Amino acid sequence: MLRMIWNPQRPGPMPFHRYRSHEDRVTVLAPDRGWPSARIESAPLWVPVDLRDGNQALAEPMDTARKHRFFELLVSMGFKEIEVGYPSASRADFDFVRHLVDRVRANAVPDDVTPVVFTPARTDLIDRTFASIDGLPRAVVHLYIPTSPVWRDVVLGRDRAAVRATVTEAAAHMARLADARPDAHIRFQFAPETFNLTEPDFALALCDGLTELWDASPDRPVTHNLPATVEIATPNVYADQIEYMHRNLARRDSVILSVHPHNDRGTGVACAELAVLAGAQRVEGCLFGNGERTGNVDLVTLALNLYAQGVDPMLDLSDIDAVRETVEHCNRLPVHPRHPYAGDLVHTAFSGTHQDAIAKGLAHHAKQAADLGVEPREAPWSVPYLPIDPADIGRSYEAVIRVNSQSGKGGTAYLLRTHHGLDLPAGLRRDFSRVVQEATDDSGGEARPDELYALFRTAYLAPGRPDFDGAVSVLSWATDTAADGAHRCVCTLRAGGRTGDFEGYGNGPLSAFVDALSAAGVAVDVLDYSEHALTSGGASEAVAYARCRVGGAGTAEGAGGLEVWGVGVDTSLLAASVQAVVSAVNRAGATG
Ligand SMILES: CC(=O)SCCNC(=O)CCNC(=O)[C@H](O)C(C)(C)COP(=O)(O)OP(=O)(O)OC[C@H]1O[C@@H](n2cnc3c(N)ncnc32)[C@H](O)[C@@H]1OP(=O)(O)O
Ligand SMILES: CC(C)C(=O)C(=O)O
Ligand SMILES: [Mg+2]
Repeated sequence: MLRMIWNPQRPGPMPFHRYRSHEDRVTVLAPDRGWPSARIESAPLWVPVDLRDGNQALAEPMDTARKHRFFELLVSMGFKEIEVGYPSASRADFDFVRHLVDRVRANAVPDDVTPVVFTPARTDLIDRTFASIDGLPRAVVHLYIPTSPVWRDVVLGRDRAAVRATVTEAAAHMARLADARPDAHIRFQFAPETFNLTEPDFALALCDGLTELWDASPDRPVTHNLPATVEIATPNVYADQIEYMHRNLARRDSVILSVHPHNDRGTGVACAELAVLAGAQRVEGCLFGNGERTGNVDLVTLALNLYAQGVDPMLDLSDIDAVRETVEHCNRLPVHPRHPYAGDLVHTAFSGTHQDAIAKGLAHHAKQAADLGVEPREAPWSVPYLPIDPADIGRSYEAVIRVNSQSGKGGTAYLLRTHHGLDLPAGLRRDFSRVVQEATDDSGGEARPDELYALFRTAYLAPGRPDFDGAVSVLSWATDTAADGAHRCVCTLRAGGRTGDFEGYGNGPLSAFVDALSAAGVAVDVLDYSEHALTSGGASEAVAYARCRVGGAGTAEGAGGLEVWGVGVDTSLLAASVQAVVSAVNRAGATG
């Protein structure tokens, strides 16, 4: 490790000496590892264990109604192997498996979906497990026993030979019970619980022993499920452990190598991904990462991580909020707002430069789609800060940008455009951004699109209205064209406390109005002007934006005035432009 001479940190007060590194706890055999240069090109078999491992982590386990709803969701998403319970643990779990048997008999479960049931290595509990699946035409029975030194010594009180004997006896019992049901297609699965803390030779010997005992074949493969029951090391260590098994398991073509990562170090997803690189073919986990302690690995994140790499996850996550709603209902646990892909806030940017990049990215995406002649939903995705298109998982763009005091002009302009059809010119974006900044600094909170529009209306639209109590009010006006093509404007104005009729001429109606203002003693120079139809709100309205120099206009240097933006909205474009100029005048507070 590099000596960090720049690091000013000092020894901390916590008793870290009580803990041991993983190197001191488990041997890892990894000569010539291949996983670092492997690629994931297809989805592994995903096996949700929400109804077993997820369920055993709930204060209130799911009842049959909740399990039923969860199971239906998993089937609809495309899962083909689903762990449905620990039938010997409780009546609720046993009853749900019986409920499932009835559903299968009623042809309400697709033929290609296989339930998995979980059992410890105890013959009485194995009997109960088999009783639960009586009548199922296909099932996987999943046997587990802890295998690592601490669990052997402290929990089971058995040495390696005794653990092996217990497993062998349990597995043989399972084989006998399965043989007694020739009509059912029953496969076997084995999990050396705490595999990641187990000596590699012992884990391998146990798995190979069961492959042999169950006489696994390519037609009837055995699943060896290698859990990181409690995470203890960086994900590369788990990858090494999995690759060792992948390379050394006997009858490899008759073994489905499965992994079951938990998330104690917060690296469950990384462990699963590296394990797949290392040879795992099957991944067990839970939706949104429910499960004991910090949870099982999150299958939704894993699947969408693949999706974001252009690999079909072979699951339907196109309505992620519906999936989340069901899972939250069944687990009675909320999904965090920052949860990858699915949280409420994960597609939202509050910060200015991110908003700017996203707004530009979305515009670029729309243009690219148009150039390619495809729907935006079909065009390649490369919008900054958004790893996937929120629309792909059923999200709208509504929440992509939200404004607070850390936002900038890009985000504000984006919201005014998408929600109110106002496409502000660049200079006005900067100008309005200052208004918004002041308001959000004062409130300390968020400004929603309607609140932004209210700020905009107060700042720019109201000062141009006839009823505005400002420096200038336009009581009436009309324009016409003279024979020589010049435009004339006749208006009644109240300016500087006096009301009078004024006339002005120009090469267009707006310049004629500006001339009439000048006749009333209000000096205005229109420096920038643009207009567009409003694309939302009043369908036939138009908006006019005017950057004006108010006061001091018309001097040789054009100096001395104030540069101010004004905006007008009206069904008549000319009326909108008149309002924009009056707005600028009133915002400047000038009367000559
Ligand atoms: C990592 C995992 O997720 S493993 C799954 C954990 N899930 C659960 O435990 C939920 C369901 N469990 C239960 O309902 C109960 O624990 C039961 C029904 C399985 C057993 O209940 P009990 O007989 O009351 O045993 P209890 O739970 O107190 O203790 C577990 C006993 O099983 C032993 N044991 C633990 N795991 C296994 C196993 N896989 N196979 C065989 N025995 C085991 C323990 O050593 C302990 O034995 P002891 O009583 O001789 O000390
Ligand atoms: C697969 C089983 C034994 C399990 O849930 C675990 O080890 O975490
Ligand atoms: Mg587990």
